[in-house]
Amino acid sequence: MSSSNPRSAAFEILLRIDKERSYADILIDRELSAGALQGPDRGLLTELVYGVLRRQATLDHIIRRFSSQRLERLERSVLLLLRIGLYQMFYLDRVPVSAAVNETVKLAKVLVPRASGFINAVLRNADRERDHISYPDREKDPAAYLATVYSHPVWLAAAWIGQLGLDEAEMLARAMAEPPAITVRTNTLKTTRQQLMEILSAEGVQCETGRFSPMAIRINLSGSVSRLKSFRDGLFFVQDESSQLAAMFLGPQAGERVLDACAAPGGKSTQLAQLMGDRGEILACDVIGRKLKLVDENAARLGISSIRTVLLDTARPLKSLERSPLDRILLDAPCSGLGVIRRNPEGKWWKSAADVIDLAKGQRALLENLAGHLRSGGSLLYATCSTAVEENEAVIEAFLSRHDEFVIEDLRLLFPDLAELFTPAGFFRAWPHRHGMDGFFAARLKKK
Ligand SMILES: C[S@@+](CC[C@H](N)C(=O)[O-])C[C@H]1O[C@@H](n2cnc3c(N)ncnc32)[C@H](O)[C@@H]1O
Repeated sequence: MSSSNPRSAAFEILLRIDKERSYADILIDRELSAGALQGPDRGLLTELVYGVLRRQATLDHIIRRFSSQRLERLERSVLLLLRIGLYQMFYLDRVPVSAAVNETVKLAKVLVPRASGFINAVLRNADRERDHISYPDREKDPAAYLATVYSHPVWLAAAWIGQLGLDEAEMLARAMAEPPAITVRTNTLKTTRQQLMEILSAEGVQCETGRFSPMAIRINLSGSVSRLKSFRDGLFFVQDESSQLAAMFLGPQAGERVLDACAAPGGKSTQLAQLMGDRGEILACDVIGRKLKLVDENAARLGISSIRTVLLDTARPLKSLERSPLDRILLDAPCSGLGVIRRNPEGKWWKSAADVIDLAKGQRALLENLAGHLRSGGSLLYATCSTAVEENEAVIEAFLSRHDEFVIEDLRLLFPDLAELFTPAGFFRAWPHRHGMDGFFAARLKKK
């Protein structure tokens, strides 16, 4: 696929995401590794792919306004070229409008020659009329307003308004459309956060401490972390602060036997090992063998030996665990990922409200299946990177209504210094607009 033209490479990647539901990060990595793009063009490719995915609904609104044909009837290649051109014109200061139009039309002449005149006309009209584009009314149709201005699916915008009210939902919608910071977790088995910050600075990486997790460092890096010696030496793991906190809230102790029921690629398993001083046993399970290998690779890079990976469907009866109950269980459940759409913006266009309900069924089944394997007095942490109530509070409520041998462990009492991260029910809820991290949920339950 590799191309020396960043716009053409972005087009190819967006086309594959659209046709095959491939993930943007994997395709971008592959393109950059191929090495055809150099210097600032590498950044432009990344910006175009993620930017178009993040702002798709707003770009489509503009296209609808200026296209003589219905958007739904436009050929896919034409629609993607229009999005790429408009993204540069409306969101990228560093690309002059004339260059954005000319480069897009040049590409159109190669890819879809018969539509190049049409693309040229839509882009030039949009530029001429850019100050006169109207959007849905904020008060009359708030969900359509948030969805169009900040580019999210209408059903998701409506759900956020239901949860937070319009004013706060608008702050969330704005934050969810912005690129996130890169955060890493210090490997405290090998170094301290302070030492790691000095090493990273010496490698030319700007960094600052995270806001809440004691292991977190926010870094400013262009290109891949794998080029850093500190990464290859296993001094850190790339992981958002919200995810670091969730694992921390399980509170594992050295010498314990802990199950990580949905472990790949091992972000939280390896963190649990750190918190336990690499003493004890962590059973890291996943149902996908190829992903489980990543847990082994990550543990090896970080120098961790207390993790045992097990290929297992943890939604089915776990015969192998029957005779030795566990001290702690982490269920980082497969979820809609609606809390991490800053990072994986393609995901928001693939999900529906019905998917959220389906996922919640699977989450309830996993929780039900695992609960029996916890020892009396042990703790279970249920976590997701979803903002949806159905996948979070509702799963816990349904479980507790059937299991009076479990109680909520109020995280406000266990971690009083982090009070602002917890709900009145004692659950962890992180939000990008409030805390500058991914949307995340965790509840800790204790077996009586
Ligand atoms: C949210 S990800 C886990 C992320 C991981 N805990 C981390 O911090 O790096 C969910 C994982 O659950 C796995 N999974 C989904 N259904 C499963 C099942 N029934 N049994 C075991 N693993 C499952 C998926 O393959 C996926 O790797």
